[in-house]
Amino acid sequence: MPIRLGCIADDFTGATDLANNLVRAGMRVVQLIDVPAPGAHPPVDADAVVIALKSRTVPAAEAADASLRALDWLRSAGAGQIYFKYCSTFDSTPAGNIGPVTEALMDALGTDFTVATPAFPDNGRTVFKGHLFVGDVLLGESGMRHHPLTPMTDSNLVSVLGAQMRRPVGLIDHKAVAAGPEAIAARIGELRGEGVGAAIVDAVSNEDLVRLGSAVAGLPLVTAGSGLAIGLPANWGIEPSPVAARLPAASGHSAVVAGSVSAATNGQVREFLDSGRPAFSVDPLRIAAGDDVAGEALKFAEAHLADGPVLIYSTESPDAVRAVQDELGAADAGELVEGTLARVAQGLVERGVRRLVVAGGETSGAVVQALGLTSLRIGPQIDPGVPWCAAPLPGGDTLHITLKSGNFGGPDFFTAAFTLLDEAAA
Ligand SMILES: Nc1ncnc2c1ncn2[C@@H]1O[C@H](COP(=O)(O)OP(=O)(O)O)[C@@H](O)[C@H]1O
Ligand SMILES: O=C(O)[C@@H](O)C(=O)COP(=O)(O)O
Repeated sequence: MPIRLGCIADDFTGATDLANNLVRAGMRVVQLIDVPAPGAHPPVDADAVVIALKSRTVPAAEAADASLRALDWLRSAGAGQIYFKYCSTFDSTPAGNIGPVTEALMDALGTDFTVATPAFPDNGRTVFKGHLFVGDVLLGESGMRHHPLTPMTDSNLVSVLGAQMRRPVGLIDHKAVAAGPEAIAARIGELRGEGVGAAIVDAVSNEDLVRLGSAVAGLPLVTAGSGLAIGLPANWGIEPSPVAARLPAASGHSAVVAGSVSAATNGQVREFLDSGRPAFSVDPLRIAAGDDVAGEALKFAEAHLADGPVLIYSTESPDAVRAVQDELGAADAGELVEGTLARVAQGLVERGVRRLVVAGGETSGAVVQALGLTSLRIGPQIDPGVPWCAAPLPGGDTLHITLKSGNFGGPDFFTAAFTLLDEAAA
């Protein structure tokens, strides 16, 4: 049977976040890493396929190109609607990539209108009058203003997206959303008439997203964080299932690799260190100086793997990150750290790690690519937006892996994740 929904995610943590919400809303979902070869068979028994790209921070033309290849494949697999998934904090720069990718997809699909909303109320992301709130504060006042690659300082998404698109950007405000699918459809008609190409949509609750989901059933393209996923499966008569997806039992050593410097990950690292568990800090300046930091981290891990989860982290405070960036440049520092953590993850798996937590979207992309993973099965949710996944390793074993968005998860995530996996297998 052809797939119904085809999804393109701009990073790997975001892809599992989206897949998780679709699974919880009842869809059978397969997540593929990167675009399959043209003509590769679509997975059987999947209602949706999520293609995970690492396109959030690459040059805009590259991101558009990769997204168009994903689109071609998803359409050939039968997808009747396309979902472009970006971050719930709208991570982007004036050069893109949310706007340019949206426009490339619109052009290819021949559509004149789409919606855009990063709202994900279960994780405290709400949009009101076009302004994005992260918890109780506006985006531009949240920790995202310090993000190393995509600092977000403007909370007005109409202006943020407007700066990235040629087409005019409008707003479907909360009055229309609260009034229901017909009012949203009427507002879409109005905006289309005014020549607006994309509209930021207010949403402050899951009910708003469900109403929006129903109103956009006929759009060839929707763009959003993972939140809108809860409102789409019903358009195909698919009902939410309370049963979390099942995974095969996990075995092997446990480890955490953290390359996120976001506020939530800083808290999780602190909690792990405070608990006295084994942890190794990766210093970007030592990598740049040519030290074998990955080798040292693996030696440390080897000595501690038998004692439970080992943490290898580059997570630092915003001030420390800024100091490193001043010396190395933000992009080079990011690449150096990602490359080192990816080598560490490879080494950990070679040493018997089969339960792996990865923190950070870019970091997850680098790790998943280095491990040669090609597809993920979605399992139980650890915290909103973060499921355990199972992936076949190139050698044939199964790796249980979770890709944690930098800003997701409770303070004890690095230990709670392993407890949940043990419980799920019991
Ligand atoms: N100590 C550090 N100094 C500078 N850059 C760092 C440091 N630690 C990690 N980075 C880089 O910061 C970026 C974090 O992005 P990402 O992994 O997507 O995390 P998040 O999910 O929090 O956005 C990565 O490119 C990573 O390599
Ligand atoms: O929508 C979200 O917030 C996440 O799914 C996401 O995209 C996370 O990106 P990172 O913070 O870079 O992990």
